[in-house]
Amino acid sequence: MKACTFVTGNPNKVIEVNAIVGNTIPIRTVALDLLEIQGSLEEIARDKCRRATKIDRPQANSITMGFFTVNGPVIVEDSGLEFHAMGKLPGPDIKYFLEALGNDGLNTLLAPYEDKSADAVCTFAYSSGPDHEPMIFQGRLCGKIVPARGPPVFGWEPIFEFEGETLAEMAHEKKNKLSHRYQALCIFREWLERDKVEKIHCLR
Ligand SMILES: O=c1[nH]c(=O)c2ncn([C@@H]3O[C@H](COP(=O)(O)OP(=O)(O)OP(=O)(O)O)[C@@H](O)[C@H]3O)c2[nH]1
Ligand SMILES: [Mg+2]
Repeated sequence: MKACTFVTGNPNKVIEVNAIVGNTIPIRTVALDLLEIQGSLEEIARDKCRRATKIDRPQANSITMGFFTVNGPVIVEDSGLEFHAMGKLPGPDIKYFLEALGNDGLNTLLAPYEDKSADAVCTFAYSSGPDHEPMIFQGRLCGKIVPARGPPVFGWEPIFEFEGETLAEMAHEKKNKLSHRYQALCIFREWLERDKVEKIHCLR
């Protein structure tokens, strides 16, 4: 059975996707940090997905220093963090805000505002091949931004609190049953299963 190829440069996403889907969706991963356009999460994910389906010949991969090809079904993902007080910014640009400011700086950004609520948004785009327009599957977790607590392993997890715990403090098993990524993957899995004959065909 031919697996769906998940193209991402982020090993933490790979760990979570594998933990969430287990063996319910056959997925192989290719470690590649695809260039991203400016736009909404959906536009970025769709564009990455279109380009990922066209990786159809061996390519040098700067992350693994290996070679790979992508044939057939592909998924990519774009994640954002939306601060309600700031009109949903930084949104898809959270990666660059995090790199520039760190988790403390993100807290400082929100310091003038009383409203610390934020949405973690995960947007998967799936295409069954180069001639197929990507489909979007999105999950959203509403929490609030707090001073960092917990191990700083994955991005902004130490400052995103959900029901009293930051995602960094939360057990992985718990996060993977409620997160924005979990919700998006549930919708993707439901969609795949809705018309198994047609869609599983894409995964062979
Ligand atoms: O604490 C976190 N918990 C999460 O669940 C999570 N998901 C994504 N991120 C971070 O938010 C930015 C998204 O940017 P992003 O979607 O472009 O990802 P990326 O560039 O790292 O990988 P990819 O685009 O190659 O897939 C990057 O800084 C990611 O590290 C997370 N941080
Ligand atoms: Mg990226």
